[in-house]
Amino acid sequence: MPPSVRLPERTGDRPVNTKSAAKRLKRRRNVEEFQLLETRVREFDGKDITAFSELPLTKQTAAGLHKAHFKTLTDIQRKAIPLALKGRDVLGAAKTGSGKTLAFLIPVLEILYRKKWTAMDGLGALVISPTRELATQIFDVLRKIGREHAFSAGLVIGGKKLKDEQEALHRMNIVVCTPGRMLQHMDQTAGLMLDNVQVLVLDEADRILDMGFRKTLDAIIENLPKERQTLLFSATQTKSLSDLARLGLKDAEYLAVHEAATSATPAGLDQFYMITTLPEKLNTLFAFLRNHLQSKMVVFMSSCKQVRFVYETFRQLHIGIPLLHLHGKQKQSARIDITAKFSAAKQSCLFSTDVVARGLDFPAVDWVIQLDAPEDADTYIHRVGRTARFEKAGKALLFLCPSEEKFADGLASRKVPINKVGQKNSKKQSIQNQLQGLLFKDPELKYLGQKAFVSYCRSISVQKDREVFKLEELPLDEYATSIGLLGAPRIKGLKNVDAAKTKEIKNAPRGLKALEGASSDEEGEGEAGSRKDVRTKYDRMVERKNINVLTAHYANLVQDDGADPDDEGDFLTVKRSGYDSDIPDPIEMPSKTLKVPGKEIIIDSKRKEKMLKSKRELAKLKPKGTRLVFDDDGEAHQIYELQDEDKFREAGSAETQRRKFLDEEGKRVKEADIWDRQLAKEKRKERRRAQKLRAAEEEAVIGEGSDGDEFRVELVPYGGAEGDHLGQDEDVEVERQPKRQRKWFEDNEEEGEAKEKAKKTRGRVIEAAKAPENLEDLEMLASGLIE
Ligand SMILES: Nc1ncnc2c1ncn2[C@@H]1O[C@H](COP(=O)(O)OP(=O)(O)OP(=O)(O)O)[C@@H](O)[C@H]1O
Repeated sequence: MPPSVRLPERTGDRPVNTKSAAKRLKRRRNVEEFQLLETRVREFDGKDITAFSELPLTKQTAAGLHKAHFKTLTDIQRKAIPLALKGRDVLGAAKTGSGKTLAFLIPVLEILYRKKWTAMDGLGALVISPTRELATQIFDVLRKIGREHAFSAGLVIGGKKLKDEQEALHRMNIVVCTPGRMLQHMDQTAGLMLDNVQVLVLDEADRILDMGFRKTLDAIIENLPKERQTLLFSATQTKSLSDLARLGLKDAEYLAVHEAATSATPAGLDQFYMITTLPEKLNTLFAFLRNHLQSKMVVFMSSCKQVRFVYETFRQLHIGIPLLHLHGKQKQSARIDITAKFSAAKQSCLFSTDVVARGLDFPAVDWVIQLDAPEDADTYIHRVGRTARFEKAGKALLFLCPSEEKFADGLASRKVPINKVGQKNSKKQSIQNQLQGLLFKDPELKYLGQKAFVSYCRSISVQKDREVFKLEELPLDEYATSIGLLGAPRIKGLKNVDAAKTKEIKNAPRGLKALEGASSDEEGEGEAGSRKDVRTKYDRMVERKNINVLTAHYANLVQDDGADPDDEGDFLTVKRSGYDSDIPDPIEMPSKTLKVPGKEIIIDSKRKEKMLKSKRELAKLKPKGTRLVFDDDGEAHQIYELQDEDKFREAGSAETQRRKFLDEEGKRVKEADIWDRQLAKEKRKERRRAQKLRAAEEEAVIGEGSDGDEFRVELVPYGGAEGDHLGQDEDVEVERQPKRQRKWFEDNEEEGEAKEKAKKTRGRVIEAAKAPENLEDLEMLASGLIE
């Protein structure tokens, strides 16, 4: 008799035990790791360290830094990171290009990790940057050093559909954003919770705290929890107590690592200024570019219009160096594209507004040229900081009009070492005739020139420093001639220019700007409101866009009064003036009229005539019916009816009634808002509770088998302009394609064997799993029968 062998009752027992034991061990190790990290941070004195490896960091951050080739700490990193790791609020000030980004990103990752942040805890860190480009750059650095972590992170900067961002926002642990877009989400994204934010970072803090972003930032801060850590960084740090109080900073550590340095700018930076009359500026710039064809440079100007004008004209003058231009009015995809192109270029010239003045880390920029003087020394320091970054060398040249020379004195008092230089006579050349030729040939360009002229004058008139910027001392007629115009466009509305208000409007979220524009029109404020409404024959004539090329341009001049929707304000406008007499008057076309009930339509083009032959088009022109509402007595009323005058007067003055109405509506909206937020909060909390419960249940099912990785989620890469750059949580189920129903003639793998048997027996009876539905099915049935 063979020896009996006793088999285990449950064959799967052994592997399950081993697995759960391994998981238990891993979990225990994780707990120990956390405790060890906490102890290391607590005991760390931060003295005399030089390498990242000496910091008490998680192995994930250490690995991320290693892979990104960051080994040695910079001064600001050495001072700020240890303090931030210990939970202190930090105000970090260090020169441009000295590595401030890592000084706040490393603590962000570490703080959340040590707090065992999970996907279910929601938004844990908010990093605010003043521009989209800078936010994108910060996000890229975060991706690099955070690649071993598993937080979900996202970029919230606008330029793509709000809805896409809204969906992803709920899953993000770290958000890098611009203030305007964040505020928009706070208003429009239901259930967005900021009450759990642990760390708030303001990069370029002084800029975000200044007048331009004041209201937006205050609104964001109002929604953040009081108990949080705040990190502020800038090359020109604010020390204003009121600013710090606004942020609720308590006992913050002020770190100014280069305060004792002899210069406020990087050591490798050579700085020069040149006195150039306003009409000579473009000539000098042109000559400079011609002499530096092998360089990479950024040229700063004070407005989008100037950037566009100089770019468009210089492009046609074929300088011999690739030209690029960047300003805030471009589409987001174009901005990303240009930033990437300039970063990759070896030789290139980027014309730009201050949108790239702060924080941007373009590699190997040789020159920073400031064609228009910056508003103050701080902006100067940030602009020149685009070169000579991280211990590299660079040069900067500032153009000053004779009346602006005092600006250089101001720089000296801010510890900016700058030397005066002149232009060699042999290098001088004039491009005035070429510009005139270009503008003569191209009315669009001429129009752009006029707008650029106006924007420049406006930018000077809104400067705070009246000692330096004096519009009245500038030779505006000569300047206009020098840029190719036949005379200076007449400008009106220079009085009552409020620089702070302009800045505020300029930085307001786009949606808000549109609203403000609309309201000022409605209320008839400013020049736009007082424009005459009576349309003359000539007005109608120039509105006809298809007469000739010039008409659109001509219409722009008259209709817009220079108030381009892109303009930040409408207090300076181009008016038609005598110098425009070179524009030929549009020729009037013989026109017919068509009468439809209640209207007379002028048919002034063939297109219109053809169009009006269509019944559908005609129907559109006919008056629509009036909508009425009926009261309880069955009386018909217009939707909006004027109140009886006596009753209206009884209720008080128009202004009092307006205020009362606004107050009441304001209250109602606020109440509704609070209620909405509360509801959304409740829902979100409920969802989180349910998620946590589910997670706990799952854990219970696998017993001790948790692998200790419960706070791992994905750090999501940024996919570029249109790509989905926002968080995609691993927990979110991928929508699966519904399984296609098997056709009656298709083999089922499981049934394969049975089928094989049936084939063998071939009883000549074919059973259809399902009746044939279409021709294809019938054909297959037929071919099966033939077989
Ligand atoms: N520890 C480091 N080791 C090597 N390179 C570093 C280190 N820290 C930062 N850098 C590099 O230095 C450059 C400048 O860093 P960063 O953009 O953070 O400067 P910044 O101080 O924020 O400048 P800005 O004031 O203009 O915003 C970047 O290219 C960055 O990769």
